[in-house]
Amino acid sequence: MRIFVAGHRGMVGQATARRLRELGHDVVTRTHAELDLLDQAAVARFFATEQIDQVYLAAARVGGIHANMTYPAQFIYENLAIATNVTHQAFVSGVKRLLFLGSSCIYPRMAEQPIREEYLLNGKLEPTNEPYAIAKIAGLKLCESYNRQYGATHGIDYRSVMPTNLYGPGDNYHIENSHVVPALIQRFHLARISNSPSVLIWGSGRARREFLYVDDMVEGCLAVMNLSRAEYDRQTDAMRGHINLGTGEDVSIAELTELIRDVVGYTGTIRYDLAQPDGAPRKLLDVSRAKSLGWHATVPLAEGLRRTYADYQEAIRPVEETEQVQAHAHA
Ligand SMILES: NC(=O)C1=CN([C@@H]2O[C@H](COP(=O)(O)OP(=O)(O)OC[C@H]3O[C@@H](n4cnc5c(N)ncnc54)[C@H](OP(=O)(O)O)[C@@H]3O)[C@@H](O)[C@H]2O)C=CC1
Ligand SMILES: C[C@H]1O[C@H](OP(=O)(O)OP(=O)(O)OC[C@H]2O[C@@H](n3cnc4c(=O)[nH]c(N)nc43)[C@H](O)[C@@H]2O)[C@@H](O)[C@@H](O)C1=O
Repeated sequence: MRIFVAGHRGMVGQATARRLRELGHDVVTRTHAELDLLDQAAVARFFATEQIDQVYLAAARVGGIHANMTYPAQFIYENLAIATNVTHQAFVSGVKRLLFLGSSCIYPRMAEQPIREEYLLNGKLEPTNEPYAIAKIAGLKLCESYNRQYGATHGIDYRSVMPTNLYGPGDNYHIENSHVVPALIQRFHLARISNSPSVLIWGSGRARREFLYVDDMVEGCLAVMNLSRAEYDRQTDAMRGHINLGTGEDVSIAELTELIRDVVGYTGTIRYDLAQPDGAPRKLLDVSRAKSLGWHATVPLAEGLRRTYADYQEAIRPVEETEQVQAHAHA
C-alpha cells in the first residue's frame, strides 16, 4: 500500500514513517521545500501524479504556548490551508482513507475532566491557542463532512485522532516556540553544563498536562486506521468522527519540572516566572474509546523523558563537540 506521510520530518511524521516502513508499507514523503502544502495547485499536482492509497496528515504549524500566542495568524491560516488542501485533493484523486491529527486543545478550557470526545464545542476555548484549536476543529469537521457527503457514493472514510501533549525523539527544541518537554530538557541541560545556579520555568507550575510518548501515539493512529469502516463508525457514533489518544493520567508542570531536572541531573534551584501564562489549567483526555480498540500507552513518563533526553544529547553532540574544540583552541 502506498501511504503518504505528510510532515515526515516532524516528530510525529518521523515516528509514523518509521513504523509504517517497519510494517512493510511503501511510504511516500515530500519535504516542505519539495511540496508546500499551502500551495493548493502543487498539492493537486502531487495527488494527481502519485498513486496514493492512504494519507497520515502529520504536517502542521505546531508550537507551544508562546508560539501560539505570538503567531495566531500563521497558526490559523496555515493549519486551515494544510487541512483543506490535503483533504480535498486526496478526495479528488480518489484516496479512500486518511488520518487527520487534531489536538486536545480543541476542547473547552473548562471542560469536565477527563474530557470525553462528545464535549467538543460545549464551551469557550483556551484563549492562548484558540486560533490553532479552531483550525484543528475545522480539520476534524472536514473529515466528518466528506464522510457524510461522499461516504456512500465514493467510499470516503476520513478519520481523526485527538492526541494529548506529545513528546519524544525528533521534537522541536526552538528556544521559545517549543513545547514544555523539549524546552525544559534543553534548559536544564544547558544550565547543568554551564553550572547555572537556577532554572526559570514559565507560569505557576500548577497547570496540569498529560504527556503521551510519540511512539505510543503512532500505535494509536495505526489502531484507528486499521479499524473496519463499520467499527470506526460505531466507535465514533457514526460521524461524531474523532478518537482521543492519551495516557489517562496527568502531572502538574511542577512535577514534570522535577522529573526533567532529575533525568538531566541538574542540581541547582528552580524558579517560576509568574509573568508567563499557564494556559489551560488542565486537559486530561478520556481514552475509553481508544482503549476499547485494545490500544493503551505503554511508555511511562520518566522512561519517555530518559529516551527523549538521550535523543537530544545525540542530536546536539556534534555542535557541542565543535564548540568545545573551538573553546579549547582559543584557551
Ligand atoms: N507536538 C505535540 O505536542 C502535539 C502535536 N499534535 C499534532 O501532531 C501533528 C504533528 O506534530 P509534530 O510532529 O509535533 O510537529 P512538528 O512541528 O515536529 O512537525 C510538523 C511537520 O509539518 C511540516 N510542515 C509544516 N508546514 C508545512 C507546509 N506548509 N508544507 C509542508 N510541510 C509542512 C514541517 O516541516 P518544516 O519543519 O520543514 O516546516 C514538519 O516536518 C500536528 O498535526 C500537530 O497538530 C497534536 C497534539 C500534540
Ligand atoms: C499540545 C498543546 O501545546 C500547546 O498548549 P500547552 O499544552 O499549553 O503548551 P506548552 O507545552 O507550551 O505549555 C504547557 C505548560 O508548560 C508551561 N511551561 C513552563 N515552562 C515552559 C517553557 O519553557 N516552555 C513552554 N512551551 N511551556 C512551559 C506553560 O506555561 C504551560 O502551562 C498548544 O500548542 C496547544 O494548542 C496544544 O495542542
